[in-house]
Amino acid sequence: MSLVNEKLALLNIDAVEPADKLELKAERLPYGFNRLFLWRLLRLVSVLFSPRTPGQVLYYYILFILVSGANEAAVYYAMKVPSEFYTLLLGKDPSQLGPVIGRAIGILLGAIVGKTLVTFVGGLFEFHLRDALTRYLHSLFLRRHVFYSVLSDNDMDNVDQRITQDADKFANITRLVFQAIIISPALIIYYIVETWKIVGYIGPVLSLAYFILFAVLSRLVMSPAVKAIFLRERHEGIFRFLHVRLRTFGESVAMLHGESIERRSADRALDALIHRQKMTVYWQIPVTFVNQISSYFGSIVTYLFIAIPIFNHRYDNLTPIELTALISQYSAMAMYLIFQFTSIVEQSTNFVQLAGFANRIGQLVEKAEREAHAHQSEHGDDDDNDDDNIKDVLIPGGKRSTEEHGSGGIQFSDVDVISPAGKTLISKLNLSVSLGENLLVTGPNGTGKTSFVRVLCGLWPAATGERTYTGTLRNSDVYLMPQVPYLTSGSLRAQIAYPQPSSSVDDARLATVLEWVGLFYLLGSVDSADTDYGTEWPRMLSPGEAQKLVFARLLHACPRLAVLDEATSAVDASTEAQLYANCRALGITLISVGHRDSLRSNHQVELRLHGDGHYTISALTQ
Ligand SMILES: Nc1ncnc2c1ncn2[C@@H]1O[C@H](COP(=O)(O)OP(=O)(O)OP(=O)(O)O)[C@@H](O)[C@H]1O
Repeated sequence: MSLVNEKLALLNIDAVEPADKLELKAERLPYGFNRLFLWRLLRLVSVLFSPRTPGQVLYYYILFILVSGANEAAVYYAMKVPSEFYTLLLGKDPSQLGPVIGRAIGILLGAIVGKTLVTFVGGLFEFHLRDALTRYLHSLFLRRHVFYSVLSDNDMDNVDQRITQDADKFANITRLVFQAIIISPALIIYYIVETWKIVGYIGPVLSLAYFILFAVLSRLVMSPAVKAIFLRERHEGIFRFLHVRLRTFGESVAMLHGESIERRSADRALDALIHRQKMTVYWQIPVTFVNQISSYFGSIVTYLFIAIPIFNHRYDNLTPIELTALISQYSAMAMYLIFQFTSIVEQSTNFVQLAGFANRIGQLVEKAEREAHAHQSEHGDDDDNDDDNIKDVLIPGGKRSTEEHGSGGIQFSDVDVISPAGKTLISKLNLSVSLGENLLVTGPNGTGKTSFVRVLCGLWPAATGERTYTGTLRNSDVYLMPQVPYLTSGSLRAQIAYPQPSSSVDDARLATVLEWVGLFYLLGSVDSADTDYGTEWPRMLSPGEAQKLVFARLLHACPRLAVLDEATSAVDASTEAQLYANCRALGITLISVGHRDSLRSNHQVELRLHGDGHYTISALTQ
């Protein structure tokens, strides 16, 4: 079972909760255009725009405002150019042609440069925003005690998509919104003052009321659209994963002739995605409708606003010519004011998208922070310093004598191992693993061997009881080798050095550990030990070779205690014997999970799991 689960976890496909149940849960999530969204947006903005955030988003934002302001001024003068030609032609004075053309060229060039700069600085702003946001998410997510818990959370779909695609779209839409309304607040204040001067408070107050009315209407119609976007992105992630899985398991699917059934499930996932996409299109209808009412009616309501004081005889003392001038002056100003307001309302389509992405990213941020706090309040900071821990594990070239095992080990006292689905796998486990004494964990499939390893290394909490390190052994002395060999992206040297940088393994060390596991020939098959093969490694090696390569990594790390979860299941018997002999020679104490009889001679104690919580512990005769 554990292999399946590892793979499911890898693919982010839930092993326990049925998909329909998850879908229902997602439907009920409160992800609309609401306080939660505003809170999440505010948090993201306060982190990203902080002057302490690397990437200096704030400075690019300020530059963006300045360039947009200058561009707005250039546009203002560019709009006046036609009227200058109009005056020139009416004046019939050819001597003015040259100066007018010269001025026009200067102004228009200014406007062109302004617009180009706005686009350029906007691009820089977007790029820095994405950079800062993604790094922030990396710093929250790729942490010990957070990473695995977040990935294992059933409510947290497609974490990878949130960090890659959603963060990118968030940055892009923020830029679009800013570009459209970045200096609107300043212009709004300016035109409020101007209209106030002409018709008193009534003009700006009514314009403001008009804006508020449409802002409220927009908010009402936006909420369902935000949720639709949230759900669409979720299905987008599921659909993409399905294709990633096909790529990963392409060979297995082809060998099993699974193309048609895969096509059916891919089509089903596409159906669900298209349905969600359709819903987002439908929900855009009221949003766009409200937008359009706001823009079209905006142009005529200005006349209605000025009608109020006129009909109330406030301007009865003005001559018709003065009144015409006042109406034309006011309507130009008021129209521009309403235009500024409506351009904010018009951004509602973008706001909808922004809210969808902010909710998805915010949910991830909250989950990661919750996990970090939960761990910290439970354990303090004791074993959190990852780098220190890793350094402790690595003793390159080290060979430990029996005395150097030191005293200590791992003690399980009344530990219950219970699966997330609530199944008791091991009940009241009392076991002491001492350094220098190898333990073999056996039992039929699904009885909880890998689950025992998870509790041992702290990925799962012990439901009851306590797992403690005794003597001089510490958490950082324990090295885990999972059932599925993890081949990192990069060079051959990077494979051995992982999770340390490649530079920590010199050529001699690399050759030695490869020799130990019988993979010396790999040095001849790669261009060089430092050639970056990206993520091609699983394709370049057979499963047995992959297991040997990660074993070489273990031998290089040379920990005091290693836990091997069926780590030699794909290698032949004589290689397995050689790998265990290497561990013995280096003084590495082993806890192995395995089914093969040949393993017994390498261990002194056996923990046998029988299922339903039962177990036996016995000494192994050599
Ligand atoms: N994430 C999980 N959520 C729910 N149940 C789980 C989870 N992981 C494991 N289980 C259940 O716990 C039980 C034990 O799984 P585990 O992987 O520990 O078995 P195992 O003994 O290692 O099996 P195998 O010999 O096949 O590797 C299985 O019934 C499995 O369904």
